[in-house]
Amino acid sequence: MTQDEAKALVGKRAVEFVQDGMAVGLGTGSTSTLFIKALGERVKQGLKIRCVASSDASHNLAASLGMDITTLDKLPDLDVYIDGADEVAPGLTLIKGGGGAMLREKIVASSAKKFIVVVDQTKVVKTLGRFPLPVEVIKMALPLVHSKLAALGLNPSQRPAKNGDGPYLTDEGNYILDCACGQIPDPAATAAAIRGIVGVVEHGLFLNMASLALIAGDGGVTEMYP
Ligand SMILES: O=C[C@H](O)[C@H](O)[C@H](O)COP(=O)(O)O
Repeated sequence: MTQDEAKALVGKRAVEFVQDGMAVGLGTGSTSTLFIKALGERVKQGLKIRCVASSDASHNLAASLGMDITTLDKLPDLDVYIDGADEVAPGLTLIKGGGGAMLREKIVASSAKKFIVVVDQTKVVKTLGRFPLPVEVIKMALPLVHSKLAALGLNPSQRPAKNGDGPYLTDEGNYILDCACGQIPDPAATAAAIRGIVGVVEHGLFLNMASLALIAGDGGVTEMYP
């Protein structure tokens, strides 16, 4: 099974966790896109749900599929949030933000009773840190936060725009520093250290948030719990 096939498989499986009448949080990224498309098919067949998305891209996709999509201020209590991840480690500790959406993702995930992670098996690791840890930063604080992250040994570098033209900007208009820090043996301590830097808006460590991960691979879809 290719990685794209695995993403499509797990996206379809996640739809089974959505029931009529639910308020659903839609994630961001390539796996979430496949989930949203599969969910859109169910909506066309009559599934009645209301949705909130964690990025402009996912919001626009859901709208284009004719889904009932609104904003978190209008629908603040969600039954479930379904989203991808860049890494999943034991305990369902996650790195997210490869697509730059971790701030809104963390807010939407925190608004849901249940957060289900959808990944292909290449995302599963024993220890977080193979994937660079994204940190979202207020523009004027970039040099300050860069030097503080470097002093912590986290090896930050500014994310460029996808088309290579200037810096990457999040949906909230902030910069991202990607930290190629290597293995993160104590994610809670790393999260606390990053949180302590003035000018940091959010980081991509998601700890004690997910309640289930659906993992697609050659054997089908397996479930992982914290
Ligand atoms: O900012 C983006 C998100 O955290 C994504 O959910 C994450 O990067 C995984 O994306 P993908 O499914 O494209 O690998």
